[in-house]
Amino acid sequence: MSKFGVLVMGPAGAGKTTFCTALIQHLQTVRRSCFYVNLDPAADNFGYTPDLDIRDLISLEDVMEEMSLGPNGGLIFCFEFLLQNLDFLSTAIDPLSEEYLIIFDLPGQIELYTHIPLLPELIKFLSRSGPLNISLCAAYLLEATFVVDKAKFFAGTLSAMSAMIMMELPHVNILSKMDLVKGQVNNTQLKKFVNADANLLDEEDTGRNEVVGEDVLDVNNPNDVDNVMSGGSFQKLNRAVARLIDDFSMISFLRLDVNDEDSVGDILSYIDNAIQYHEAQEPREPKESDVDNATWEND
Ligand SMILES: Nc1nc2c(ncn2[C@@H]2O[C@H](COP(=O)(O)OP(=O)(O)OP(=O)(O)O)[C@@H](O)[C@H]2O)c(=O)[nH]1
Repeated sequence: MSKFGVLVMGPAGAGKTTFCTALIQHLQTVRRSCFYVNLDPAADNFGYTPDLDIRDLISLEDVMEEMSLGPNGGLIFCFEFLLQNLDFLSTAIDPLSEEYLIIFDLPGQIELYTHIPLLPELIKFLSRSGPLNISLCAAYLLEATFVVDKAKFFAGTLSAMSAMIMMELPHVNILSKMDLVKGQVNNTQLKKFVNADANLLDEEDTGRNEVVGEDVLDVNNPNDVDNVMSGGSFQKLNRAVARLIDDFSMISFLRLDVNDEDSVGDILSYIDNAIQYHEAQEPREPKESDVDNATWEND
């Protein structure tokens, strides 16, 4: 029997915990069971008390004090400790039935998603190929205010892509805090961001992101590299990055407004699809009245 879960991830302050709260609220409204796991050893503000909390295993504050580590080193130590004590997770998660959606609220340190192999190791343990056999997807949040600055947006998109490659999980990318850009960006403009259109960088509305011509950065051409390094042609670098995103054609974003129940419901249906939640639920036993009606209709 498989279990179902979503890893909520993204940069610091992207709105992960707020999204978890909205998701739990929505699941309660539609009468679905969920199990909320906090994996951020530094977190202290929750809309719902976590059912399982890494801080009951290890706290970042204690680690920083006892090991004389900074917040990032401390976080890595906490994750290494979790990986040495995985029964902390399995004891709580093993008994859950397949009706539950297990929500993992992750820390915001971007290094965890981009180049430290700790999360992939945790995923191996949690996922279908591991002992906990959870059908998992990642929900990667990026703040919608990034769309106001294209360079920031593409940098964020690259971090989402890097996480996708590193995690090797079905991914649902989400533009969070949509309420903050309402009125600033119109729907047509927004659509280009939602599908991460590389041509955005062709639009000459800011000096910073301006792209001239069809030149493509050739990293094997010393003149091109010199040009970029000397600051003469950031345009070429921008375009190379944008093309890379386009070539993968796997980044698109869903829009999240936590105050709008439909928006949260839409995102839940994408998550359900990614983890194939509904396919695994027991078909409802037909009631006697259903059978009676069917016979009557056939007559
Ligand atoms: N306006 C607005 N603010 C939001 C929204 N979501 C989160 N915030 C605010 O953004 C800040 C960070 O939100 P969190 O949910 O704590 O973000 P997080 O990604 O869990 O943060 P870390 O765990 O510290 O990385 C808080 O002040 C929230 O109130 C949103 O949809 N709209």
